Amino acid sequence: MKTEDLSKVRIAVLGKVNVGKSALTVRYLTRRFIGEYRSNADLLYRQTVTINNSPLEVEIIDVSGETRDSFPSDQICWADGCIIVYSLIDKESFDYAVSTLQNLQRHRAVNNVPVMLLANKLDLEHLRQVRQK
Ligand SMILES: Nc1nc2c(ncn2[C@@H]2O[C@H](COP(=O)(O)OP(=O)(O)OP(=O)(O)O)[C@@H](O)[C@H]2O)c(=O)[nH]1
Repeated sequence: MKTEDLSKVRIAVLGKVNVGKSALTVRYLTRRFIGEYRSNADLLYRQTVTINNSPLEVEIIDVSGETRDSFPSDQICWADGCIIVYSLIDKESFDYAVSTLQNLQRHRAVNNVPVMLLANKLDLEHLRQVRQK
């Protein structure tokens, strides 16, 4: 988190198309799973939560996987933290997540943000393509 602005936290959600970035984001914000979303543009969500009796504004950018043909540097510079999502039924999405993580690590020299790797679609375990070690 940027120390000069403790009342706001900005999170970028990254990952290959169709891994469930929008579903996860909306589920976090509304506690509901909604099946289909527009996916050809980055979407910005904003919500105020209470942490330790203080309000905290959470901004989440859901970075579109569909229109992305280059590394989303602007979104990463903007963010205080990144979540890289892959789908456990899509091996390519895991490879994409690894390459995003590597790009991020290069980027972190100028922007030292915390990063979380998140496996989605756990309910589809029977279709798993990404093996557990
Ligand atoms: N079974 C299952 N389906 C999911 C889950 N999360 C998302 N989906 C489905 O996966 C598809 C893609 O979900 P989105 O949230 O649109 O994926 P996205 O990563 O935002 O896709 P882009 O915006 O196109 O990059 C939709 O049909 C969702 O209903 C999950 O946990 N389990």
